[in-house]
Amino acid sequence: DRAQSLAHSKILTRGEDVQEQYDYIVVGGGTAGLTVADRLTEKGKYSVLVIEFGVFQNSSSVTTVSYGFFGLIDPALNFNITSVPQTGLNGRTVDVIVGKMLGGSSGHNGLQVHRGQKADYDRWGSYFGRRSQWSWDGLLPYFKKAWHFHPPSPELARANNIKYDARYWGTSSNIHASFPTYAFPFLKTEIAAFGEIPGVQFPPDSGAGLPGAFWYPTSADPGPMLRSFSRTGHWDGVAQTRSNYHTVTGQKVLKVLFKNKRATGVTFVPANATSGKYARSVKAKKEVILAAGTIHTPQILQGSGVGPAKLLREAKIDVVVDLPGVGTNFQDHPFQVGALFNLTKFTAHPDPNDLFLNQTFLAEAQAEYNANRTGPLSIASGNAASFLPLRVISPTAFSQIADKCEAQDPAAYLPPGTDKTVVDGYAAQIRAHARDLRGAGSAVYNLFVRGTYNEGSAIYLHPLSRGIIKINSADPYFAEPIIDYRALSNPADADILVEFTRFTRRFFLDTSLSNYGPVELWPGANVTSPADIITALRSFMIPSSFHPVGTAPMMPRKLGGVVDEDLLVYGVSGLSVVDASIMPDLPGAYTQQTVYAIAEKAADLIKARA
Ligand SMILES: Cc1cc2nc3c(=O)[nH]c(=O)nc-3n(C[C@H](O)[C@H](O)[C@H](O)COP(=O)(O)OP(=O)(O)OC[C@H]3O[C@@H](n4cnc5c(N)ncnc54)[C@H](O)[C@@H]3O)c2cc1C
Repeated sequence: DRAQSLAHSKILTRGEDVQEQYDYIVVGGGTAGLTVADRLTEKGKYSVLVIEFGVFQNSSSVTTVSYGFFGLIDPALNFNITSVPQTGLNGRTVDVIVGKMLGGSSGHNGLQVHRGQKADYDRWGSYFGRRSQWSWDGLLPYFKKAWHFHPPSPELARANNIKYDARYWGTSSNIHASFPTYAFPFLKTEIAAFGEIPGVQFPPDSGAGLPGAFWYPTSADPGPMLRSFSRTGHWDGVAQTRSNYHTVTGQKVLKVLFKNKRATGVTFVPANATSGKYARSVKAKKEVILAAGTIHTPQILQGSGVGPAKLLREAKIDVVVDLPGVGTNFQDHPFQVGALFNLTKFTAHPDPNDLFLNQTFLAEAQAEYNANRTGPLSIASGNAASFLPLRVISPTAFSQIADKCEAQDPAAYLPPGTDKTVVDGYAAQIRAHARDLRGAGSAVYNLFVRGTYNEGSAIYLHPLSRGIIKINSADPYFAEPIIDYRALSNPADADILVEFTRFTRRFFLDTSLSNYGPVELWPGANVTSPADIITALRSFMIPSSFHPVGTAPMMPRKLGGVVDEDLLVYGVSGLSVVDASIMPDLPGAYTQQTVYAIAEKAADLIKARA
């Protein structure tokens, strides 16, 4: 197609075609990387090179909106990484899934578009003090800039009580947030059931920064009904027409080069290289911007001599700056927590399972989709969920749990020998989270519902356990980094997840959903004591919903931070990080919307200091 041939004509696939020098080098052409590169090149003033490990991909596993998850199962789009065995999960390992293509994880995520709560972004600023620009108010203009909002059709909104308020959104971005044209009938019943629980609110919009039960959009361009992601919104038709914008794909950055602690450029090799034999270097006049994502940004920093000195020495890497926080503070949203239910008296067909089980329904849906790009196949992985505070899911235990967190010795839950600055940062986070666990403005529990009879796998939005990512000291550049989620290493997580299970049971058994014959599939109605629930969790929970953050945290340096509020790496100059790794802690939402907003804000910060 046209987009593809245009793209192919302008892309550099050979390292030797790269110029000697650019104003900016963006490492990683993913969600954040392509957003920043677009903004830096749009006025024609600066030259930018994006270096991307993956290649241009436009297969149906990327573009398809229906079902939302084709990319997950396409090995061409994924790095092949497995975590270390998880002590807290009976030694199980976990697949670490992040996107590998021009567009990064935005090219194969589940297309759900949520914004975190005000409390999340204000918490980020609180680590720096009252006047930080990292706050809900400071980020709201960038959420608006990042997204082009298309409201649901009036019929869909009316039939399903979908609340939205376009004032929380913009319409100038080429990244689209839109609604499917169809909703399965049972969804309305499920969302209404949340309203039967005391304290559950229905905020005016999914972007209002408030917890509750609500509908939210999909990252799809509603015209052609195709995935809208950083490549389609910030690169297709943009990079091709700007002579100041170069992209090289299929190349892996090994390290940042420094002269007197100033970043001067990077070294890169073909993505399939197993040695530095064909390494090339390229210079950055103004800045090297790391946007390789939460898994690989810390690997590149450590491989460049920016990281914990002890680890670097083990790997025989010269220390440029001893920055203990690099690779620490690793977080993701655990899922398969709560409880799974089967509604044995469900009759509200059609439901999503009918797309697999009812050939007539599938054929009709397919015909409608082919003709108009509408109907059930315009639904991706979901558009309705609850995001609930601990005090709502556990009115009896939330306060005690918060007390227990406040009384913790955080050092006890980090690896032995963790640097004092990192421990102090963790302590600050635990205090901030304890405050939010008590409050009504921050969601910990997420249950996304699909309008069907097998539901209930909740997602935990603010885990307190912290993982770690380290270069493989035997092969720091060519082996994948060593990834440890350290799942359930902070016992408060298990306490909170016990409440998740109890609440999920109340949701199915004590609301009008009880009319549909709910039977618990997991962990099972007989599993009731906290100890038994935790045992079940260890065998079932997955510590990732593919939302890794935090490994180059924006925190004060004395709190284990890696970047400051301008996203500049401490202890060196000319080096910044712009991707999910800078989030000090997780938002109470999936992460893509926040990553785009961070990238939009970062572009302004970078231009301001140019
Ligand atoms: C399967 C899946 C489902 C998800 N579902 C949702 C969802 O429904 N809703 C939501 O909000 N969020 C979702 N997310 C999360 C969201 O997509 C990510 O948080 C976000 O895209 C991360 O953006 P990023 O810029 O930090 O990293 P990425 O977009 O991953 O970009 C990093 C880029 O750097 C490249 N790179 C890595 N190492 C190197 C190197 N050494 N040299 C050069 N390039 C390199 C990578 O190939 C990649 O393109 C999902 C993610 C995944 C993976």
